[in-house]
Amino acid sequence: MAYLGYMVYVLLVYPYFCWRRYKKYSNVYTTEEFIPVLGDLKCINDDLNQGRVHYYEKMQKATEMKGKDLRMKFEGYSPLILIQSIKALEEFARLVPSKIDRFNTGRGLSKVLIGTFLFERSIKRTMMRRKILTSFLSLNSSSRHIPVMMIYTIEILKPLKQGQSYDFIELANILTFNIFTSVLFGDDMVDLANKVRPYKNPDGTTSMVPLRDIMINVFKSCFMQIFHPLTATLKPIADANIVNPFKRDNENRLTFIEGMKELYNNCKDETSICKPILKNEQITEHEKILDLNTFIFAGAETSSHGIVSTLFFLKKYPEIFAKLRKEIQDAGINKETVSSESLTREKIEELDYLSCVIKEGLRIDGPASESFFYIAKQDIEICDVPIPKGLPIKVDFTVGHYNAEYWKNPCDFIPERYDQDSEFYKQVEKEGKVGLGFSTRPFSHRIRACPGQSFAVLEMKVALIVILTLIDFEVDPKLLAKEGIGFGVGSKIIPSFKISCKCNCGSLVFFETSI
Ligand code: HEM
Repeated sequence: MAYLGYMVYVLLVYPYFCWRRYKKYSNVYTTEEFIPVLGDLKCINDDLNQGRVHYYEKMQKATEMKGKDLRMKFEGYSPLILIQSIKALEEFARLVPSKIDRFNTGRGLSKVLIGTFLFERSIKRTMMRRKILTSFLSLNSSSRHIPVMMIYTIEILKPLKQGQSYDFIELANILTFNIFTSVLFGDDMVDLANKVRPYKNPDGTTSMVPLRDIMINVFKSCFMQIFHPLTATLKPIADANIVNPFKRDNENRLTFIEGMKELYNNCKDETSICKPILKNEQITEHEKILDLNTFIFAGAETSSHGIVSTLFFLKKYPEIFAKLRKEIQDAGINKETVSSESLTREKIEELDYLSCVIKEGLRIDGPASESFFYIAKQDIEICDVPIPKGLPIKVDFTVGHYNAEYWKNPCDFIPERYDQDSEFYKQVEKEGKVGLGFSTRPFSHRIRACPGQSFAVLEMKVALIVILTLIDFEVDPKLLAKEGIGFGVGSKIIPSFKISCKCNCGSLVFFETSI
């Protein structure tokens, strides 16, 4: 009986009082009516059922959010505060990490990445673990990885057949996973990573799939656990992983960890990032392995979604596509350059319009729609709204990127908004909408912002250069015309791109590439 009372409190009473409490603040957005148990998942489900991306509701409501600094959001029955306005984000940034810090919910994704630094408070040890990994990534210097990025992009394009359609998210996932495997463990480990391993499906069957697919599926299914009824009602059973889907997800997670361990143990390449990390004595063996997993988890799928979104918007705006392709060609980049490993960092940096396109792609449909979880460590106030100790907080990226107060024509893909020589930029400058500082959010801000951003941007640039140089593709006109299309992480929309021309000249012959 007492347990039943507790459940009623957790599922209904507490969320209802949170909703009522925050509804009275004019600068906090809440749903008009209280939606029990499902909360904001209802909007997400409505969008998914209509073939739109799960964060479409936020894109649409961005204009309605004028004057709303915060949003009280319900992930199912769980209330949390979303940081929306620039003012709120400035105050949030000042409070991290002293009064607000990263938070381990113990649910969903934190179950995949148990023990990694990602969900840990920003204490000395966490920051040291983060620094060790990041410093090896930049010590080895991202530009050093350009040949690997080029070669694996060519590798995914090679088998494509003219006239056939492909799911580009799947291709981009193969691309980024192979790049990461190569950078972290060495090129000779890519085959081992692609070796098939047993994956337990929801229908009880077992499929043999590569490590990459196990990682992506584990990521998705653990994320979905947040919305499973047992997570709310019988958490100890969910936590113990003794019933499905928790049991199955945990078994698949362990298969993934085992697969990754095989890569660490077999890594021989002294120039890889894994080698110096494994030799480092400041962190434990266990921490090293978990943290390397974190990088592959956090970096591979995000970058692939970014590549696909940008390609989609380029197809939606043919004149921008043509302008970008011309910039690449005018810089002397052609099929010989991209296949002969002579694409240098300096050459890539010359491509100003490409930088603008990437920035705009990350604004209009960034891979991450919200930050990870943070928590109020004590009672605080943001924009004069009290937030009690223990209430989870996230930063919203989509609403910020579609806010018409910060961006001119936010629903349109306009790379010129970052090009200081363009007429559009001059116009937005006059209106104070140049998208600086906290209005640009794809990689988040402050000490827990994404440490892989320069790597990610470089990887996206190389992939786009190679793809635009070597192939032409078509996207279903209905998909291009439909509202609410996006490919951020978690999107269920399949980007089916049809190859209309290879090598951009009709030739089906690709160059020999060596790794
Ligand atoms: C376009 C691609 C990417 C996007 C949009 C992106 C975005 C983000 C965002 C929004 C966060 C969360 C920050 C927060 O919660 O405040 C994050 C964290 C993180 N990202 Fe990225 N990321 C990308 C690529 C990468 C890459 C390539 C790497 C690795 C090389 C990486 C490694 C990480 C790590 C390790 C964290 C956790 C940092 C921490 O907890 O201190 N990301 N990323």
